Amino acid sequence: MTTHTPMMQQYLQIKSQYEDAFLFFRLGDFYEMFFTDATEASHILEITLTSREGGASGRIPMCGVPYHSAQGYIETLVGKGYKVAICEQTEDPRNVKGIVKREVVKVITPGTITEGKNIDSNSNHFIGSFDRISENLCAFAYVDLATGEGTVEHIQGDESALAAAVESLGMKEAVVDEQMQLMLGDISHNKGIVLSICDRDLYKPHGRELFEEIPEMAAGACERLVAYLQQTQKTSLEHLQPFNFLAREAKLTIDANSMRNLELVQSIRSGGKEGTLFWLLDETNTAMGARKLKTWIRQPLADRLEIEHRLNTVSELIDAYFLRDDLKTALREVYDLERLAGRISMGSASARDLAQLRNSLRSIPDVKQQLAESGKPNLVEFSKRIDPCGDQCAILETSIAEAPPLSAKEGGVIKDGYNEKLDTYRDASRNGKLWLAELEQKERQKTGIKGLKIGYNRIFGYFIEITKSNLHLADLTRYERKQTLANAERYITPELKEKEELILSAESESLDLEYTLFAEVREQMKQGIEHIQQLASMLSELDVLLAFAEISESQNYVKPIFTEDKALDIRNGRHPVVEKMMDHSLYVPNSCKLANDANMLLITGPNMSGKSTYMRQVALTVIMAQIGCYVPCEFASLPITDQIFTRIGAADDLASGQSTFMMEMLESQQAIAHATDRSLLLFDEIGRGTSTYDGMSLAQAMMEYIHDEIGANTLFSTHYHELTALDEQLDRLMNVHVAAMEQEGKVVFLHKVMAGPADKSYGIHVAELAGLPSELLQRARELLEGFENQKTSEKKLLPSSEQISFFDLQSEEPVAEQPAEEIEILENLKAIDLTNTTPLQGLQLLFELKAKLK
Ligand SMILES: Nc1ncnc2c1ncn2[C@@H]1O[C@H](COP(=O)(O)OP(=O)(O)OP(=O)(O)O)[C@@H](O)[C@H]1O
Repeated sequence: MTTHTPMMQQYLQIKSQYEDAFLFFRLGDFYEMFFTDATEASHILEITLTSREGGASGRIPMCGVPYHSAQGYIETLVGKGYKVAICEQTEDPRNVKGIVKREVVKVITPGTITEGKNIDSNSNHFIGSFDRISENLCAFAYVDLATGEGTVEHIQGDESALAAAVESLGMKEAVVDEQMQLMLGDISHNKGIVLSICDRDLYKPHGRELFEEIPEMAAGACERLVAYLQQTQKTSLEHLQPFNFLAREAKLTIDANSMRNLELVQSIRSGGKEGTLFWLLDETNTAMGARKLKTWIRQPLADRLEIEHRLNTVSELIDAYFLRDDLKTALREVYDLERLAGRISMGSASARDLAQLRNSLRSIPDVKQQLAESGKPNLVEFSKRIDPCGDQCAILETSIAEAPPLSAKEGGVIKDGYNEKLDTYRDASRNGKLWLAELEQKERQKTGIKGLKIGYNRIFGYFIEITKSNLHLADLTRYERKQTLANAERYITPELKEKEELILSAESESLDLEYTLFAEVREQMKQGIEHIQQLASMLSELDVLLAFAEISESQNYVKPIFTEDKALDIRNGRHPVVEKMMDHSLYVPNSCKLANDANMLLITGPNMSGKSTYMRQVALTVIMAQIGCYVPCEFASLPITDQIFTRIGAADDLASGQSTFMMEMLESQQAIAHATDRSLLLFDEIGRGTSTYDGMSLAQAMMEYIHDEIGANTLFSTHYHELTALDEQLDRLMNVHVAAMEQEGKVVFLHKVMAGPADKSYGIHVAELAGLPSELLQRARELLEGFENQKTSEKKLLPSSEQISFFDLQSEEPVAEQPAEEIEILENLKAIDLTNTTPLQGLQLLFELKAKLK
């Protein structure tokens, strides 16, 4: 058996508890890694791999990073989906004989990293966890460790529903049990989501009540998640806020696919923000506001009173132009209080953070007062709910310097007059420095050397420096030589030595005391963290409402009203994002009217005419209204929608064939399984991913099902012209089309939605617009003609009784009679007596029959 050196034994013992992480093992000024950690990390981080004597086992692979620049390396590893366990020396090596004690103080994981190059503070970074409740039901909890916000909801469905939930929040890590890890293994692999295992029983009761507001069934996921955070962070998590239970009934539910299809927060093409609803509405002034806006977009309200309350507040803000301007200016002075509360709680807030907290708090009384004096009922009420955290602000005002340095250990953090003892030390040090300046003056006079100076360095302390050319002027017997430089000598005197001790000890005492005082102030802030978080929540809400007012006014949006039934009436509506991205005046507004007895639209029209844009604009209008924003149209009367489901093919997924069709069917399944008559369904070209007949049949069957069984408000677009006849069969279905015109053989898109079905397909014209070669287009026209003829004859041949029903609807034309020559040939064949026919006669007959056919 090999024996390792004692230090390697310590390393191996610690490493055995953190098998799934790179162990950064502190050795002096470095974090070292050993064995496979070292070989892998040297590769990933592109750092040199060396080795170290490890005892009987020989040389051990090793690599390391300086502790002061470790952050960048940690971010790289974590950004690539790894975990890093930070193992520090927990004793001062100077006081220890033998091996110094070491402990892992924190594990940084993809879901718990809160700072650094991969973190955009305008977005939440959630870590999630699952707990199975029953076969098809899971509790899903998620927390943003930086801000402490926690949410839990129930998710119904198989692993793909869970994966979609994780993906829609852009999560990098989810905490599960072993069984779920197996179940979600593939998905996590494909989507780059790290699955970490943690047992919910490891949860240790937390200082703050976290689970009061949530149903018992949901607690498992929360406990598992908090347990994991406790295990990895190993620090106070005072800033974790009580979990908020997301009850389906209280919100407009938009499933993950629809969120993606509608490009609410992420663009399908670029994956970025531009071109999304979030991008359009993000006129916020703070990062907290931007995050809240995203949350609101993900979870629009479904309670009419709540929605109207928000809308009324927006109206009040629209009417108060000057107030709005002042509030925006004030908010721009407010630092990210939520993330700051997180840093205070986890003990990583710097002196500068506390100064920024104070500066932020300074502007709150003014905000509160302005709202109170606005004379607008909702704003006045809002003002009453703002607690400006005056106590915290007062403490910070007296304690923290106006512009402290980043590191609290450098001094200059605490204000004069805050602590008597600190003032005494500071006086001693300041007086000492005055004394030094006087000494310098005196020595210059005595020696007549103008260039004589008193300097300081860390090794030799204070000294008197005289250049070599001036040495002959000084009485060197008074000095003791300390250091020789190329062109100068440095000396000390007993008097200087004595003062140096006084000054340095006062300085070091003062630095120590300052740090203690700073830590005390930080602790005091921690005690009041809930108040800071509440204030942050109020300010971010105000920020979003201001953004709504701003955008509603500048883009000419209108305040929607709501109906109790399903009727929807949007007059001259616009797609707000498409409109913003193009010249406003070119956008063609379109109305949409659904009534209780006419709430399904079948939209036809050429490619590129604007069918998808029209469908999306209706959904976006509904969403905007339910988050409390004005809407892009001239008038809107809307139902309160409970869920939105979409099946909208993205340009990129058309190419991927079969799996795309499966995706299409899965999305349709989601809609059909969960939609109610208060939902909004958008089905764009269902069935496009499979053969024509398959596709058409499915499309029709779905429309019938939605019509008969669900009753949801539905917009359905199709290329299958045959489906337009369905309005005769389905009472609540209406045909509309997006108009286009042919002008000099070219298609002109009017983008105007009109009653009735479209009458022509313009696909080839669109291809022409795209610049395809003219021979190719000519060939396509010929083929189209051929197919159209073929389609007519196929129709004639299919027996109407057995046909899929859209042919029933189309089959008014009589089935054609058999041609006369065929009948004659058949008669001739019947008449032949084969037993009395020679082979030559037979051949002759065949020739004759064939000739008749021609
Ligand atoms: N109302 C409108 N006013 C002005 N331009 C519009 C309007 N609607 C759509 N467009 C423009 O037409 C383009 C095509 O629209 P859209 O993608 O909605 O067409 P489509 O009919 O769904 O096409 P396809 O059938 O090929 O999917 C849009 O990118 C937009 O630039």
